[in-house]
Amino acid sequence: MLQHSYVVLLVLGIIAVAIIPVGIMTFVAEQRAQAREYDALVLYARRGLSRVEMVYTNARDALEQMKRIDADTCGDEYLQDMRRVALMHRYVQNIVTLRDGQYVMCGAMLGRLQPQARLKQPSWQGPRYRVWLNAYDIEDTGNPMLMIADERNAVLIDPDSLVDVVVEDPSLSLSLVGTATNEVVASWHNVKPEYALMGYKDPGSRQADGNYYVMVKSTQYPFAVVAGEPTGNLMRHWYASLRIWLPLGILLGLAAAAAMLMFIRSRGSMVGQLRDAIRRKRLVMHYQPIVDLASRRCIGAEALVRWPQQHGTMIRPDVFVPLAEDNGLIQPMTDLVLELICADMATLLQLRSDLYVSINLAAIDLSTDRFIQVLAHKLPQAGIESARLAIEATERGFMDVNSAQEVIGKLRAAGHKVLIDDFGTGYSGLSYLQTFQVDVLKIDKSFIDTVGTEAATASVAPHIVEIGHALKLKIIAEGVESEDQAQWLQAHGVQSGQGWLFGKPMPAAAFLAFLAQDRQKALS
Ligand SMILES: Nc1nc2c(ncn2[C@@H]2O[C@@H]3COP(=O)(O)O[C@H]4[C@@H](O)[C@H](n5cnc6c(=O)[nH]c(N)nc65)O[C@@H]4COP(=O)(O)O[C@H]3[C@H]2O)c(=O)[nH]1
Repeated sequence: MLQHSYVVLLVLGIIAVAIIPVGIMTFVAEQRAQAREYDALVLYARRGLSRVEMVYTNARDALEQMKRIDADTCGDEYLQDMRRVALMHRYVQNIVTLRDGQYVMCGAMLGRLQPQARLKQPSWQGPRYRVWLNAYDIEDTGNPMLMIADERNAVLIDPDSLVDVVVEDPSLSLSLVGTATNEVVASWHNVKPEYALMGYKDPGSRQADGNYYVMVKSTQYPFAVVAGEPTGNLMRHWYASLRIWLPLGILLGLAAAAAMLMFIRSRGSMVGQLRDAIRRKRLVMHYQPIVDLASRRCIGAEALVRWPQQHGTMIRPDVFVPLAEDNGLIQPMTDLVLELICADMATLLQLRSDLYVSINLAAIDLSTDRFIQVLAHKLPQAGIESARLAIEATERGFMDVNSAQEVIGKLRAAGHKVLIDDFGTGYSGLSYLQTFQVDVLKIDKSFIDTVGTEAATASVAPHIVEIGHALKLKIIAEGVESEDQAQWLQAHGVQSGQGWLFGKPMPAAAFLAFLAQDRQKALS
């Protein structure tokens, strides 16, 4: 059942890994299509705006020229000049001259007016110009005109000329909005004014009329241009973009799924290989000397397991011990490690009968009596006293405090010394030290590294040393690499050290040679 749900989970995981890149690429395609569409539409709106600005400038220029006419107002010569100015300005439909800024006296097309028409209120009034967005009442053409006036003259413009921009795509629309009044002045391609206004107020949005709108404002004049296009265009571009991005997403998805499958298989096969290595006893032990700091003599060694590979390299325990723990292989591994240590110790103890070797136990080894029984069987068989084999347990091994406490008690009662490994790095706090009866604290390398430095954790090592002294425990410093560290530790009452300064982990034969040399030094 468990196997079945594991396979289902695995398949779901692989499908998820394959689908994620496809989803991402679909999203990227949409974003790119939208960005392209937005840029194109903004460009179109800018073209529209520059057209508006050009027409508006043309109208203002006509007003300036009107000021320079030197003839009797609304006289024949004046009217002639007025028509000439109107003709010279391409976008100007008509020009009228005003009395008191509000009565139309005469016009280029109308001649002199009697009675004089009165202008309504302007749509917008600036410091120099007034603007009427829908000036029906001046010219009798029937078309609403845009009128711009100074204090003396007014010019009329066909609003359609403002947005009359040539585009290749007839589905695009343009609208001109007066920003002073928020009114649509002119539209090209039958945009309903309310939608153009929504596009003006909420640019970048899709409106209910199925169009997508962008807006650009003039920096010189009170106008903005709103450009729109049907959202269908966007979908078309999205599909086009998908044709590029989707295959890429599918390829990436397949690659990710294949990579995940390979990873799972390699992990699976690594577990299989480890199981095989344990069954065939293909692990080896290395020994790292533990020395007395005062005399610098070797008093013991930590046994560290290695997994030799075909090409001569060794896999380190940090890689395969967790794998063994996760896959139910740790107990057979511990048994094999004990067997290998016993075999090596037969020779080691011949040279130094007072030596001890420490073995690392996993959390599960501390949870039951099982390993105690293995020890009780193996050690007498190998002729090794229990005092020669110390037990290393990490704080992580105390998950089940009660059983760990019981097992540690029994190990000590059987004559083994118990060492707390990696002290200070666990999370069980210090309280367990009062309940657990142990013999030695091993200070983790990370604290020794900071000894005598400015690091924030530099003050931890002295505290751990103090704790060890207060609890009357022996202390071993791990990872001692420099003479300065060794001096500092000795000065602070730490009895023993382990680290590259004294010796790296080495095979049994090399450790034997190391012990011989150590004895030689003591004798000389
Ligand atoms: N850079 C540096 N490193 C130093 C120095 N002195 C010692 N070391 C390294 O520090 C680790 C000390 O072992 P540990 O804390 O018990 O940590 C051990 C232990 O927790 C675990 N382990 C090793 N052998 C066994 C085993 O037989 N059974 C179990 N359950 N765990 C084991 O694997 C861990 C890693 O072991 P290793 O890779 O052999 O790494 C070893 C050793 O090679 C030094 O001066 N400088």
